[in-house]
Amino acid sequence: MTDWSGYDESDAKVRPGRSSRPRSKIRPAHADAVDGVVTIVDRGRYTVLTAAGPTVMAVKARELGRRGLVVGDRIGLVGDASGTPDTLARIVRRDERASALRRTADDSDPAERVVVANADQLAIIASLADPEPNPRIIDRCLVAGFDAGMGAILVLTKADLMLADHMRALYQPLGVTVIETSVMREGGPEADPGFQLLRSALVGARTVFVGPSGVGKSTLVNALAPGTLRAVGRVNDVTGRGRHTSTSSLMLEVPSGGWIIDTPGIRSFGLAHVDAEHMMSAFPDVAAYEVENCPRGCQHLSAADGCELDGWVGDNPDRAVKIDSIRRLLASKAAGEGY
Ligand SMILES: Nc1nc2c(ncn2[C@@H]2O[C@H](COP(=O)(O)OP(=O)(O)OP(=O)(O)O)[C@@H](O)[C@H]2O)c(=O)[nH]1
Repeated sequence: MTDWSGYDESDAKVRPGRSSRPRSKIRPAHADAVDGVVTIVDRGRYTVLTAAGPTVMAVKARELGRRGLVVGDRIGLVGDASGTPDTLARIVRRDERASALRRTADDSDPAERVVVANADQLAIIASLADPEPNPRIIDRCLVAGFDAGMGAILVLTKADLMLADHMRALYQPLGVTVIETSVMREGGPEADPGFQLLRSALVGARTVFVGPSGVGKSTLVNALAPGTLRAVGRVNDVTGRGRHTSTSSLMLEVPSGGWIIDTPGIRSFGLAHVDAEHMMSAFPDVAAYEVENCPRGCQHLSAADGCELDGWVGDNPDRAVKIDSIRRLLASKAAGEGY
């Protein structure tokens, strides 16, 4: 399969034209293009929320070449942008991405795919029980998020069934915001302080929700943005009913502020693309020391491998926990995928 990961628009060959105009790699700018953001990708059709208001269905225009479009991409479109049913606009421009959450198909496959563009933070949804949380999967999601420069929230659901202390101890040292929710008790989500915390953590941000099946992710999304999953035809991933395939993510506005990008198809991340040194930039205090002291290409796994991070720790117990936690994340990358 062709690897397009390093592909750029400027690589595109320009077709020889028949006109007498000098050929140029610079295509005419669509000055009249309407700005928008991709909210759903579904088999070559893109749902675009335009800056002007209407939601428009669109396809990729030829000039985009092989450039991929994912949920969250800021784009420009031409044609019928009225949003009238049965009309189709064309996407002629994709803006530079401020962030890109990536995955590889598996740990041995270097061809990376962008999953979501321009998101600010990653919310990993894990249940405290039924099903039990899997720290290694959570660690791997965090590696992908930190590598993309995104902030991290860990939402521990079903807090009515199990205490969260052990999970807090694992993730708070990494600077992850840990929120416990329990939305099935009397009064529902609105009566749950954890749910209110989650709601405030979303304000002003674009947050990607990831999590395995059964943890209560749809319950949370439905409570945060009532009716929207149903409105786009996604009913329930457990039953398999609903219009959207398991791979299509979708972006939803939260009435109380912020946007959610729900990713039903992503249950693990291939991390072949992640570079340990790059991921370290998520921890600026450690990164500054690491740059000065660790050998080039250091994987930061242990002092035995030449990693100098124990020097940063000194006799500070909080730093020791932090470095242990970072090393655990990096080890989850080295250990490979699998539930
Ligand atoms: N006890 C308890 N159960 C919950 C809570 N939140 C959700 N559940 C239950 O957990 C089950 C799974 O919830 P869903 O929202 O469908 O889970 P999901 O993560 O969206 O799973 P998929 O639909 O497969 O993606 C349902 O039976 C919910 O009622 C909670 O806070 N406490």
